[in-house]
Amino acid sequence: MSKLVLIRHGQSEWNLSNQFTGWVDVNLSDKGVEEAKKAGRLIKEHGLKFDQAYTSVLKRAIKTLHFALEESDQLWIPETKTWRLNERHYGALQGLNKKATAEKYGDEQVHIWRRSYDVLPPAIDDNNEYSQAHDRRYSNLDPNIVPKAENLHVCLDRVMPFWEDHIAPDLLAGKNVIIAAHGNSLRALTKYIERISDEDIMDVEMKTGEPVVYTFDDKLNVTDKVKLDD
Ligand SMILES: O=C(O)[C@@H](CO)OP(=O)(O)O
Repeated sequence: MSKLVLIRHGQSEWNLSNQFTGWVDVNLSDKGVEEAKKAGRLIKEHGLKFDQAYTSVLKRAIKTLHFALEESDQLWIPETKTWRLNERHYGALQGLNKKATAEKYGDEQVHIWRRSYDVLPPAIDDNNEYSQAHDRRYSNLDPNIVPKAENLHVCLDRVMPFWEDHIAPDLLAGKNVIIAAHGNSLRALTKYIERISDEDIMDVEMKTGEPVVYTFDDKLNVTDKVKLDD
């Protein structure tokens, strides 16, 4: 029996200012830092011990992981950062205010961009100030792989190779794993783990800083799911 803990990063500065974020590398807000530390205290209280940590290459998730591990005295465990756990790329919406975008394009269109499984947001131009086309951290990737916009389906398709190559083998080997990532990369993993339909995943939300604990049997079936809160 192995355990997998998913944590969405604590509140970010752009969660606070209500801006589409995606791959833009914004920091945690003060509240986000507190949420990450609280997640660590809950992990400690529940006696959860990890063998391996995974996170994205974005600082709001990396810092959340570190605060949570520090609070639970497990900062020493092996950790791997991967772009495959990044937030879903929000394309040309990155940097825009969500409320102002809804006023311009309508609530329904913005809801479709935010939560539909298959509709892509508009692609980002390489010259956009929030493009990652020239970001050094992605320079070792085939440029055709670096997205210019993603929906949840595309996001799930790029998360899955990492699940298959790293996370699932760890769990099958009996390791306990913690993943600190993002609202949509974690919704993608949740969809896979819980076999949620394309329609029903639209209503699944991840709270910032709330650890979700799965227990798996030796065939990788979920035998238990608990959300840690006070
Ligand atoms: O802006 C984003 O990248 C995400 C997560 O904060 O937003 P949404 O809630 O629309 O998925």
